[in-house]
Amino acid sequence: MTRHVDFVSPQEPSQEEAFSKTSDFPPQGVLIRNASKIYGVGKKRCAVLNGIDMSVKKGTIYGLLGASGCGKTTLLSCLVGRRRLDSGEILVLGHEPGSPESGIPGPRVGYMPQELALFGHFSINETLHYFGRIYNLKTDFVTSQLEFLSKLLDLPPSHRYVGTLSGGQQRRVSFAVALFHEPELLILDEPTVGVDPLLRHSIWNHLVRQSVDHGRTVIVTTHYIEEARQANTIGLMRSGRLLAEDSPENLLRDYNLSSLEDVFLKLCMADCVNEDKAANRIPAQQQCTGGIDNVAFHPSSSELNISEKKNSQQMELNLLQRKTHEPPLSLSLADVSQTSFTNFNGTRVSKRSNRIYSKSVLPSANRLSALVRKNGLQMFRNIGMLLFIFLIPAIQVILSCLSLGGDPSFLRLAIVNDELDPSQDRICNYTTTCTYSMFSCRYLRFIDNTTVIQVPFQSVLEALDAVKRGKVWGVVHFPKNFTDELVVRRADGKFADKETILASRIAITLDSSNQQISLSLKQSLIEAFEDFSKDILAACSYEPTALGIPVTFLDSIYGKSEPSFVEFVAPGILLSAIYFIAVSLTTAVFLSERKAGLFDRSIVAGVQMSEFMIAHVVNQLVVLIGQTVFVYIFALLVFKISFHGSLALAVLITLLQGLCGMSLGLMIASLCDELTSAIQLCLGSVYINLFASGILWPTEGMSVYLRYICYAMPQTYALESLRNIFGRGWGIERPEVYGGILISFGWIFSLLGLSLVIGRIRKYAR
Ligand SMILES: Nc1ncnc2c1ncn2[C@@H]1O[C@H](COP(=O)(O)OP(=O)(O)OP(=O)(O)O)[C@@H](O)[C@H]1O
Repeated sequence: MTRHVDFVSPQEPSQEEAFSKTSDFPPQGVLIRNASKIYGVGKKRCAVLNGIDMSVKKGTIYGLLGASGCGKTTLLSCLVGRRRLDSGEILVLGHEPGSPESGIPGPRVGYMPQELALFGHFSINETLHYFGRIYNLKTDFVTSQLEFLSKLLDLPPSHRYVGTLSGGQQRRVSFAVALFHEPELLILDEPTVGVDPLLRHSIWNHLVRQSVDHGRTVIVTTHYIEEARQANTIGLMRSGRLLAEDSPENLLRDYNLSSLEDVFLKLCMADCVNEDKAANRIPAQQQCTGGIDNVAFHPSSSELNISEKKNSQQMELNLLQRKTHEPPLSLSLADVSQTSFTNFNGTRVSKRSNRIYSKSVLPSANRLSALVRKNGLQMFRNIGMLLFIFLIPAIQVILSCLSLGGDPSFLRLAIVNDELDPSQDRICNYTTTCTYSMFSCRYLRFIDNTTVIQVPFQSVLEALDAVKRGKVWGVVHFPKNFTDELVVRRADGKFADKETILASRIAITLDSSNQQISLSLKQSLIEAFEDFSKDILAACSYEPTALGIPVTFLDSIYGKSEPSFVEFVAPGILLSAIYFIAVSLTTAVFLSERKAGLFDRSIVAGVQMSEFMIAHVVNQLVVLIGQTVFVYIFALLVFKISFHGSLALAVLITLLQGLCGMSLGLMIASLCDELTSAIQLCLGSVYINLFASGILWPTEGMSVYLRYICYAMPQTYALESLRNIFGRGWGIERPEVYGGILISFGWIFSLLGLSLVIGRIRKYAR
């Protein structure tokens, strides 16, 4: 069945067109010369590839065999342009991977990574259509390929979600993703793991057909050594080196053995001996490849028995014969691409390629739409989660409006009133007329009984003890002749003596361990005395305010005459809630996709980092708009937070801060490899922001030095702008408002730029 790749858009070069650009070159698949790769820095540096030479002819299958940890995956990731060699050269389909002419990453290559690298929330159908859009393939073509591969690979029904499939089924879907766009080069990292022998057989048959009938080049790693007999060439790898590279038949003949496993074992044993000898001469370079270096594969030279020695002699003879009669399997790099590597000339020149290719800067519409649809699908698939994400900032605003700024109530206060007569059962009587008696009881009547619960005590000592035991918040004590002494004090005016002053005072002792409670009690007790004074003065026909302090607060220019804390804190909570959700959501999405290998797979398929970012911004904007709508509905309509300015301006600042949080999330995701370190960075940034941006307390109340840090935070100016819009109704013409908008833009572009730079540096440092 001949299948043709069908492309949709005339703007993008078709696969055939793209491929035809390389038709001037001689047929070649992959060429690697003297490839070396080192992981880690300083003392942790270890070599994973040690001067590998490898040749893969176009239209052939190359089986890369080697024990776990010998560097196969590292080599493949260099081939697809996801990692960079430290020295040496690679040509894939005639070009360096990553170069604009190579088409790699892109549709020329089908890559099946070792990890699953599929979206668990996607059905098989959606998965293939996602990659189909990235490759700009027609829907019909993707559908027909899906039908064909479903039969070939015995895939479950295409509506099944990938996350619900068995491990083997998931591997087969992953294999289908690598195959379905019929790429020129297939790079498959252990495609047959977890697949039953029958299916393994049909997979290999398919690979053979792909190479023979369609001239496709296949590089496949496998742990099942014997299945690699169907490959045209086998590369046996150990400790970052290629021990042998030949056709399976030649290997079996040259080593005079009946199975490839035996050949591999033999080569490893010989290599161990050579290594031991070499180690005695030169100190070995630190090696991070593991694999066959275990005891089972590490024989002493005595274990190489006589028959093996005979075999070795025979093997050397065979090799010698072949070398003299057969043409060399490998092409030299000069043969392959003289335009690309004129400096090579067939000699073993090892140099690190420092070229960083600039790809097309313009994002592609089909890839962007694929990414936006993918993000949307992920978002809407889990409606519960979507609602939670939309509502979580609103929930934070609701909780803060309900929990912050309220006056403390029902505070127990001990009342010790020595004015009461024990012979009359200490009954607190008072009059409302102009009578100077029992002022203590008359005063107590004015204490707000929502704030204070009065608890009578017989003695000061008992009451103080209750304070110490935490039973009451304080003690209010009236001396024995409180009313008389107060009358004398008022009459004496400035001539009142100290004893009179002491005997006429209401002595209050508070538990001031809680600032807000003791402030409320003080305010309540002072207000009660003002009301009590006015009451007596009015009863005696005097001007009620005559005895008040001569300080009067007139109407406020902005805000209420009695501002509440929640009005101050609401804009900050609103901004920070949206900002923090954007930080954590972005970090989580990007890191989890990267950890699952989805990111790499999409990049190898041709998606650019900037396209990931743009698509995420689009989806994040949808989320932000939803969150902002809910947040403002609750803040303004339900909790009636005072708002005097332009709603459009406030919404703009809120959205910008959401994008700012998203940009920080991107930066954290590009900095961290592990979710735990990303979470720590997110939380750290959340707390620093919360305390140093003036969200919870005015910046004017901070220490002078902290203020410098405060104004270097991404939220501080935006928050000032929002407060000015909320409380003062200022508009865009004021620098205090537009300053916050401009600074938010500055932060967004700086953080996005930094993320791109960090991502690029880390990619090339990998
Ligand atoms: N990013 C990294 N940093 C440091 N060491 C790494 C990194 N990636 C891989 N390694 C190490 O490099 C060595 C080769 O790893 P690689 O994944 O290439 O092996 P492999 O042959 O593909 O193994 P397997 O068959 O088990 O997949 C291993 O020892 C591994 O621990």
